[in-house]
Amino acid sequence: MATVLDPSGGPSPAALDVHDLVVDVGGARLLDGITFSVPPESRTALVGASGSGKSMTAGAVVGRLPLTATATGSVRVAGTEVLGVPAARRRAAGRVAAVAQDPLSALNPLVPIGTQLTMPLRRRAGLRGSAARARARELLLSVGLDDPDRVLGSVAGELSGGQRQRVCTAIALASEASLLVADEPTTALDLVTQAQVVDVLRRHTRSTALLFITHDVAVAAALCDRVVVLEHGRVVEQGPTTELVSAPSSDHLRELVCAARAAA
Ligand SMILES: Nc1ncnc2c1ncn2[C@@H]1O[C@H](COP(=O)(O)OP(=O)(O)OP(=O)(O)O)[C@@H](O)[C@H]1O
Repeated sequence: MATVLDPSGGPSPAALDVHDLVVDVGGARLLDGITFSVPPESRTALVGASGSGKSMTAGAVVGRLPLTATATGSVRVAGTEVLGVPAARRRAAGRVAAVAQDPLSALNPLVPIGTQLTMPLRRRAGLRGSAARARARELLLSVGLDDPDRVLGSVAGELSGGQRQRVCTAIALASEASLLVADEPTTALDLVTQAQVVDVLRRHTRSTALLFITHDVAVAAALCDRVVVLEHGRVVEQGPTTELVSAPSSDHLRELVCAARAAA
C-alpha cells in the first residue's frame, strides 16, 4: 500500500492504532494486550468467535466501554489518544463514526430520520436549513435510498431493517470522522440487502478508514485489505487478507475459511 503523506510531508499516522489494550470488567480480563492498527485509507476486518472480544474492542475505539470497565494501553485515532474518553467528550480529531449491529436501537424511535441525520451535518459541517436538507437527501441517495424525502419524514419504525441500516450508515458518514467502525452491520439482513450494505461501505470508505467486525470471512475478504483474528480477548493472527485467507494459522480463521468455501 502507498504511504500516505500528511500536509507537512511526513507519513500520516495510522487511522487507528491500538497498542497493548487490556480491559477488565468485574475482575475478569476481557481483552488481554490487543495490538493492531488500521493504516490510513484502508479497511480492516476484525473476526473471532462469539465472545472473543470484538465488540469490547470496538467499544474501546468508539468510546463506549461499560461503566464498570478499567482499561490500560493505548487507542490512538489519527494520532490522538482516546482511550477512556467517552464518545460524547471527544474532540474532532479523535472522533469515530459507528454503525451498530442493531439499527433499531441506534435510532431514536420518536424523532424523524431527517432530524437525526441533519444533527451531525449541523454540528460537524455547520450546515443548516435547506443546505443541511440537501446534503441529507444526497447522503440518503448515496446509500441507495432512492426515496429520500419519504425517509427524511419517517421514524425508524416505519422503515425496513435494511433501510434502517442504510440510514445509520448515512448518519455515520455525515459525521465526517476519519474512521468508521461497523460492528456486524449486516448480520440481521437478508443476503441481497447484506450485499447492498457492503457495497455502500465499499464505496464510502477509503478516505474514511474502516474497522469492520464480522463473522463472515467471505464478506471480510471482499471488503477488507487486512484481517485481525481474536481468540479469548487476544490477537492470534493478523495480516493482509489474501495471505491469511489462503493460509490461516488460527483454528477459528481456518474454520471460517472452510465454512465460506463450503457455502461458495
Ligand atoms: N458489559 C459487560 N460486562 C461484563 N462482561 C461483558 C460485557 N460485555 C461483554 N462482556 C463479556 O466480554 C467478553 C467479550 O464480549 P464481546 O461482546 O466483545 O464479544 P464478541 O466477540 O463481540 O461476541 P459476539 O460475536 O457474540 O458479538 C464476553 O465474555 C462477554 O460475556
